[in-house]
Amino acid sequence: MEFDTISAISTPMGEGAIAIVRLSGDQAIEITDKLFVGVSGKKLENVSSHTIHYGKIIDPTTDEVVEEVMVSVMKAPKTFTRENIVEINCHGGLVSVNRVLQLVLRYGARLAEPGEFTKRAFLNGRIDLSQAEAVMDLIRAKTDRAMNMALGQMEGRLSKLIQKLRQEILEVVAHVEVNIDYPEYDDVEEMSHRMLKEKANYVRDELKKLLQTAGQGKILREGLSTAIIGRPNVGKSSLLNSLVQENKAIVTDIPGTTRDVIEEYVNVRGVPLRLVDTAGIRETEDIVEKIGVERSRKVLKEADLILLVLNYADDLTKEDEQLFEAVKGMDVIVIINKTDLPQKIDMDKVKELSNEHKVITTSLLEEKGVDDLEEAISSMYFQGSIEASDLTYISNSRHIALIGQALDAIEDVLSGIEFGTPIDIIQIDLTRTWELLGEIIGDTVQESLINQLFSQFCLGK
Ligand SMILES: Nc1nc2c(c(=O)[nH]1)N(C=O)[C@@H](CNc1ccc(C(=O)N[C@@H](CCC(=O)O)C(=O)O)cc1)CN2
Ligand SMILES: Nc1nc2c(ncn2[C@@H]2O[C@H](COP(=O)(O)OP(=O)(O)OP(=O)(O)O)[C@@H](O)[C@H]2O)c(=O)[nH]1
Ligand SMILES: [Mg+2]
Repeated sequence: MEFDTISAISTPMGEGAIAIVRLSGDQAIEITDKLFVGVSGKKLENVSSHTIHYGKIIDPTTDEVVEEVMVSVMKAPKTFTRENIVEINCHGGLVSVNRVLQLVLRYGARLAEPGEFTKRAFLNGRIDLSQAEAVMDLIRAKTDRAMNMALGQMEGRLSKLIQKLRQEILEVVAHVEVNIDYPEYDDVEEMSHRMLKEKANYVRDELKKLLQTAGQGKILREGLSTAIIGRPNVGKSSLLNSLVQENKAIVTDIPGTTRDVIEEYVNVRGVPLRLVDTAGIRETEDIVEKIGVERSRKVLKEADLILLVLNYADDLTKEDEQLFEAVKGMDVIVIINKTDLPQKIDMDKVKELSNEHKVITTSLLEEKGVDDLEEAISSMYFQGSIEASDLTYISNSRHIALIGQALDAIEDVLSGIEFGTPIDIIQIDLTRTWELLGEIIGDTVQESLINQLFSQFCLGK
């Protein structure tokens, strides 16, 4: 495909010692040659691909030296975008990089949109849509596990599986076509029915396996929304601080210290938690605290995991029991804190209220029990490691939704076979399965969706 030449700053704005202006497109080398004077005197047009060159960027209208640079030249088609790519490595700092970018734009390049380099890699067929999405996940990954999952997807693990399933479906579709066109051959019909059932079962099982990884995959990609709740003064903010290993939340002995919701990302043994410390939940007349308590209730409703904190040195109260009631049916870990103080809490009663929930005792003051809590969290969501697993993971909501729909469609195929539905009707569901899977890798996908997906990228990627 032919596109215009795009350019953008591909490094963080105003940070770092080196900053890169990247160009991609037919004219990338020509444009740079108008501005770059290398020490060797060679035009970039004549250098070998994948080489780097030292020299100066000079403004042709004033002959003024704009920057001292290193320029990498990568010639199509073996490049990130499959187009000519030039990367001008400038000194860091906003002004210098921007001057180089402005020159490049003035001499024929167009400012790239967010994600447009990666979009070109997709449009030029170097990667498919799910691989492009993985590039974005890689940038955003907050843990090693999430990173490994994105790398696997970027290398095309998911793509290959999807392609294989689509190929299987296509073969059956071909057989069914023959069957529709030549209904008089009984043996063809018999074979296509048997094959149809076999292949549809296989596709269904593979899709089910994929969906089973979605829970973990989504947590790795987006983080597990975790709410710390409990009565005032039980040690919720202390718990957040000890998991984050920093004093992020204010801790005092005054009940009602936390008034607002505090959010922090932590990596607990490879599980990314979006940890939310809330205002202690109690009936209160204080206006500010009241708003905080309302927000706590809302956070509670939206959480994936609840850490319910109780006070070891205090009797269970009606409020504690109400909290147990409020989190019924959710993923909950009960934490009994302040075990360094004399016991007042009724453990039997706690066990009864907790029933299926895990109960852990801590003394955050003495830094005891946090390991047990971390262990409980990681074993609750992960058995084994992603690195060691031969499963292909899905994590992206778009993929999860499409695989769910494809699974429904293939189930329709199977029940069609069961009920003796005419084969040309079954064919429709079969084709639908094929199309839905195609959307994952971007084979059968609308342009508006592609634009929307790539616009979520950062500039210069
Ligand atoms: N300076 C710089 N660093 C970077 C990137 C970049 O674009 N520039 N990348 C950007 O994200 C990542 C590297 N990703 C890349 C992926 C493919 C190709 C590439 O040229 N692929 C060719 C094969 C090249 C060869 O055989 O030498 C191809 O697939 O045809 C380059 C970079 C990370 N680091
Ligand atoms: N003895 C003892 N004190 C603790 C322990 N954990 C926390 N505390 C103390 O309990 C008090 C309240 O702790 P916070 O973490 O602020 O409690 P909170 O649940 O966030 O309280 P609110 O924000 O008011 O709802 C502080 O003085 C802490 O130092 C513990 O394990 N043992
Ligand atoms: Mg607090």
